Amino acid sequence: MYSLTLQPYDYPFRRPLRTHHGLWKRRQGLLIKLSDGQREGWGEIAPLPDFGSESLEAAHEFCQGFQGHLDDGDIFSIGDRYPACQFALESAREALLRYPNPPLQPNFPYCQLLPTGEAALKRLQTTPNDHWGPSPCFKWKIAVEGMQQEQDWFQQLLQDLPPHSRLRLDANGGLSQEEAQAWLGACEGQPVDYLEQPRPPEAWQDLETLHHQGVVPIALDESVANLRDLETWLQRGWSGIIVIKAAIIGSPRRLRQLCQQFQPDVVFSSVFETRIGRQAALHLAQELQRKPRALGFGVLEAIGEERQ
Ligand SMILES: O=C(O)CCC(=O)C1=CC=C[C@@H](O)[C@@H]1C(=O)O
Ligand SMILES: [Mg+2]
Repeated sequence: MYSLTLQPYDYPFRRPLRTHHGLWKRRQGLLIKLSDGQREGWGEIAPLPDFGSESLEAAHEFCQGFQGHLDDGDIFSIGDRYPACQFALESAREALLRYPNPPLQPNFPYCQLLPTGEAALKRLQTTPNDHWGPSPCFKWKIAVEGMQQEQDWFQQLLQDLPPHSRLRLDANGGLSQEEAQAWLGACEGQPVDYLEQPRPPEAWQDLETLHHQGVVPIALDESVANLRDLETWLQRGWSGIIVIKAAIIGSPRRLRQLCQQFQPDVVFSSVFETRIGRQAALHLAQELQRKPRALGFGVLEAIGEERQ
């Protein structure tokens, strides 16, 4: 039996995130602590309803239902309606079992999330190349401004990238099929690792068509933001990349089972959680991300140093 402590948080981003989903200014979440009297383990509930997770309010009410005490049976029977709670409580239990749980260093470098739009150009132009390390990876959001404008900025971005850089483009499902085809054309022969979620989840045949063109790999993100949808895509034989937002996908135990069964090409990605949630995600990335792709946790500029 564990005691359960809940600690809500709510803080503004140092740099609000503008994506096709809109403008995201604050991260609100819930830190949770399990204790068995000798050991303790922390976890984090960092919901992302835009990606289909439960709301923070629903998660908080669910956790209050335990009335401060729960056991392993409670943790492993949390329903799929609460994926962020499944992640947080299983992670806290694993952290308790690893007590004193020293900080884990990431096994791969971080991919740096650039500001959206033209601000990315200014960020690169005003930063010395060596600031980013020897072979940097950058992520840039698209499908926010008009496509022609973004493709003009894209051409300039390619010029401004430091040598040996790699780039990821993320449309958050905001492109038409024609626009996605045009973006593939613009990426051909360029140092682009993948085009992330060019079409919305319901346009799954378009996503398969785009990937099978073989111009640039397609990465699924919103399409696989819960374990049920992840399993559907894996059973379909998806050969592209899978972005894993560990903090909202659901039970780490079941995620491990799926990854061990299908061996997908995964890239772990942040949901702008705090250090506690990030540590739990990095433990899973160390176990399950086989390819040495940069980790999608280069969001610390946007979050702000005090939260790292
Ligand atoms: O994946 C990364 O490299 C950084 C995290 C990131 O891009 C995102 C985090 C949370 C919400 C999204 O707007 C966005 C994404 O779509 O991947
Ligand atoms: Mg994404």
